[in-house]
Amino acid sequence: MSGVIEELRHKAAARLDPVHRDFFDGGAGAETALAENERAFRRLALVPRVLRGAGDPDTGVRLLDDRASMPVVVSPTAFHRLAHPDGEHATARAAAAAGTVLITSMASTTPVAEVTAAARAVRDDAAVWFQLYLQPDPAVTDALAERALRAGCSALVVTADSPVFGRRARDDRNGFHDLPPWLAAENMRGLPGGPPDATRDIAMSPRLSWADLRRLREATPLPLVLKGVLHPQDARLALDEGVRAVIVSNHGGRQLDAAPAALDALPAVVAAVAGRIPVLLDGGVRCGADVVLALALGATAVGVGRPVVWGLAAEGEHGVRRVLEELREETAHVLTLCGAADCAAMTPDQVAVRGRGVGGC
Ligand SMILES: Cc1cc2nc3c(=O)[nH]c(=O)nc-3n(C[C@H](O)[C@H](O)[C@H](O)COP(=O)(O)O)c2cc1C
Ligand SMILES: O=C(O)C(=O)c1ccccc1
Repeated sequence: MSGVIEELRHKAAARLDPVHRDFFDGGAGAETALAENERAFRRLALVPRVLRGAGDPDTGVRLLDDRASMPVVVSPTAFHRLAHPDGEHATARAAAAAGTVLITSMASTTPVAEVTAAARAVRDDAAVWFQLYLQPDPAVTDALAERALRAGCSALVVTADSPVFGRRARDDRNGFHDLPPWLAAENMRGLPGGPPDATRDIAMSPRLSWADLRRLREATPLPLVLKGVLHPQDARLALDEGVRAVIVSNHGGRQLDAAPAALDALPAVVAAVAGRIPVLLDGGVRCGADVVLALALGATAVGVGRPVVWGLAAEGEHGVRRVLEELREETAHVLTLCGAADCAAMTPDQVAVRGRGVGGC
């Protein structure tokens, strides 16, 4: 783990209410998938190429219609005002300052229009994508998509790995199941069929299918990104449905505890997609070498969830900036050491399994 991220993780742990710390840090079941996400990176090594004269690397990437200054985006995480009073405003400013994409959660404690406004106040072309759980009532899904569009979001990230909410032992033990009364999931206010001046619950449903995704694609002009893909066949189906990018993710180990590490699922999804759309990955990314390993295995970019929450809880906007700047600097440094001129220059033959020989091709 990057020293800066480790420092902020400790500082966050000391500052947060232990119940909230467990909500942010915890995973489903025995937390196997959570632990495996980080461990999967440790099992792999990067094999540098030498004397390539690649110069200082360009860390920028294109993501749909947006540009990011680095191949690291902010993954959607719920309830930022539980981590810090500045909440999503702070995260949005930090992501905009770093020049990267913020995927803002449907379960944010700040309305999406305020999130985009905070980002745009820092940089007028700041990219914000809106994460969405398809709701059983299509009118609710459409109202959320419309809000995101009006707020200036440039993509909808549909999270598909949550047919039910994961069972999280830490939250059960702590009795944490809801926000304190002074906070709410603000995007859920004033939606069709909901209470006029309170929030609707976020629904998760095992009855949702590709037909619901198709319906949303036809209802919104925004490009759709599918988050929570682990099976290569689902990546193919996503392509067939006109999805514009997929995010390989086990939800940070918070849903199916028996799921593979995100990194272990990446190569098969990359092969299935065959370069037709970008493949992103999140789960366990904690330093620049992790970012570059994912790039070498075919990811266009990675997302970070908990590191951003730790930065936020520890030092507000400044802490999130530190996390993102550290990841950018480390990524550039590792790319340089690997002889890569840019993010696309890393190739799978530059990845070796620790303790085994280096294959090459
Ligand atoms: C506290 C917390 C809240 C999260 N909330 C959401 C969410 O609202 N929507 C979503 O799609 N994913 C959510 N996730 C999953 C993240 O988007 C991401 O997949 C995961 O955190 C990546 O793993 P990492 O934390 O190891 O970087 C959440 C994760 C955490 C830790
Ligand atoms: O905690 C999560 O992982 C998550 O995705 C979520 C979704 C809705 C409300 C709160 C958290």
